[in-house]
Amino acid sequence: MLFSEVVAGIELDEQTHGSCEITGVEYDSRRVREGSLFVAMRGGTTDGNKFIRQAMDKGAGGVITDSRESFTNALSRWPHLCIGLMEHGRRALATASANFFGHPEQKLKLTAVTGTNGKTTTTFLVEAMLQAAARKSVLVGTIEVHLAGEVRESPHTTPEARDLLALFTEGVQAGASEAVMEMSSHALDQERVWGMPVDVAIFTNLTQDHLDYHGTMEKYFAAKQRLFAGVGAPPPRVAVINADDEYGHRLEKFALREGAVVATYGMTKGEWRAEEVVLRAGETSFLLKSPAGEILLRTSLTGRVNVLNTLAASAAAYSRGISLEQIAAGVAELPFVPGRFQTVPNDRGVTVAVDYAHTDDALLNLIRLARELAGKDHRVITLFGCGGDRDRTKRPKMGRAAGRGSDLVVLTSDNPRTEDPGIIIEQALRGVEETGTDCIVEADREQAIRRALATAKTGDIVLLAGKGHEKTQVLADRTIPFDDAEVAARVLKEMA
Ligand SMILES: CC(=O)N[C@H]1[C@@H](OP(=O)(O)OP(=O)(O)OC[C@H]2O[C@@H](n3ccc(=O)[nH]c3=O)[C@H](O)[C@@H]2O)O[C@H](CO)[C@@H](O)[C@@H]1O[C@H](C)C(=O)N[C@@H](C)C(=O)N[C@H](CCC(=O)O)C(=O)O
Ligand SMILES: Nc1ncnc2c1ncn2[C@@H]1O[C@H](COP(=O)(O)OP(=O)(O)OP(=O)(O)O)[C@@H](O)[C@H]1O
Ligand SMILES: N[C@H](CCC[C@H](N)C(=O)O)C(=O)O
Ligand SMILES: [Mg+2]
Repeated sequence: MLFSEVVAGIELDEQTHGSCEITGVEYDSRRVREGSLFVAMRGGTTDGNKFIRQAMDKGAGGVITDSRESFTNALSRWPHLCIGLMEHGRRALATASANFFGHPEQKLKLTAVTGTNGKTTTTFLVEAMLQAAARKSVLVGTIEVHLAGEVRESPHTTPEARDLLALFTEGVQAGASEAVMEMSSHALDQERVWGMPVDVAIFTNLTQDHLDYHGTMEKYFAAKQRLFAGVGAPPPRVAVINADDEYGHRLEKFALREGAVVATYGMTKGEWRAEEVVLRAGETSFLLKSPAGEILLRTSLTGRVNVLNTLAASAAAYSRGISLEQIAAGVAELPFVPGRFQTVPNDRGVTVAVDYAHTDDALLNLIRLARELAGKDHRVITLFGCGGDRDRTKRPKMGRAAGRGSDLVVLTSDNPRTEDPGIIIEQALRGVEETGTDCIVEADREQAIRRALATAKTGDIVLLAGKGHEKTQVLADRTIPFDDAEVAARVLKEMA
């Protein structure tokens, strides 16, 4: 494909001739091959423009840069280079990738989920409903990527446009007609999803997270709201919005102004509601009441938050033309979502649940559920830690949330990343101490799991929170294999 064809539709500020042959699109110089178009972008950690030379050494067939200085320098060094200047690198990356891959985003009906918590779970539910209606789909999110059934690892919740469009291309080739994906606030803010036409957009909720990146809740909300305006694409046709959430009300008005058909859901408010809710570990049922009629839903997902996720997914699937019967069948067929209230079998009569709760709201909901399941006679033991190089202000709040409903807190490390684990623990401990709940501090996560399990008696619930499906622990100098469910299973076996 010619450079001029790959950059068609990009509003370049400057451009040279376009007759170079392009064989691929890359935003990371390390992935450049002979003939690749290298999109050099400034970032928060480094600057892709520093790697133009490396890309050229690897045989780049063309360059797009977001820096005028790099544009001028590159041309003086390589006068015959096909190069364009575009201030917004990610927009250029998205359009160039879409051109290169032949616009797979136009061949899939896209359902996109945003919100602080519940995105991954909701995408799994929508996918299950689509499957029950015999529709092939692509799923993209935190845990993994599904390409019409094939499972791949996921490097990011929402990949860069180039990688997303490559996945869409494979999905279309595998016969997919739909895509279901999470749109993280980072991705919306950075416009990783520029030009992707969303058919159905879902908002789950907004509570504190990622203030290290967004700065304020208002800016965090503004990032989420962008999904409902369309990011370089028309606004979504349908907006599915949580009516129980205070930000949901604002979004509802916003989406209506943008011309969307709005479907609301909630435990207490909304058009899609749940009645006769029965909550057990590994089994939830409720009567779905909706403008489309009512039906009994049974799921092996646990807890009230998953009733909400199921309502959101049902409203979205229905607006994709899936019947209530197919919705019920899909929900019934989803066995579990990895690391979301995933129980670890044992013969001690203890409910051990691995859960990805890594915000104060998720912890509050999780512990409230555990409290209900444990009853008056049994204890709730909550193990948690806070991630390093992430929102520091959520740490005492998570501590408070963990202390509030638990009988015992085991405070440990999550992914410390480049931070001192002891300091992270200190910050969270302040919150736990305010609640007066007993707290064991043990920075080594495996030892902490051991201690939490050792104190549990028949009927107790042990919550291993924060890392969910994750298979590694990110430390300052290395990343080690670590899987809460696997560690817990091993420790329980040793104790048997
Ligand atoms: C804060 C954030 O979103 N960071 C992401 C962002 O980084 P950035 O824009 O600052 O870029 P940078 O690392 O400074 O690099 C600048 C440019 O140089 C390029 N480069 C870099 C090195 C090199 O040798 N050659 C080269 O060309 C990079 O590819 C990039 O294009 O773009 C990079 C390239 O895609 C990502 O690797 C990086 O993810 C970092 C590792 C990260 O931790 N991201 C997290 C916070 C994230 O995005 N999370 C959300 C989910 C959150 C949730 O669900 O709760 C997600 O969507 O995954
Ligand atoms: N609807 C919900 N409301 C509040 N908390 C929820 C909801 N759904 C799930 N949770 C909690 O949040 C955790 C993460 O859920 P999930 O992975 O589905 O969310 P996510 O939005 O994809 O998270 P991330 O942004 O980290 O990818 C769960 O383990 C659970 O504790
Ligand atoms: N997607 C979230 C996940 C956090 C999970 C937790 N284990 C942590 O490392 O803080 C993030 O990157 O902030
Ligand atoms: Mg997710």
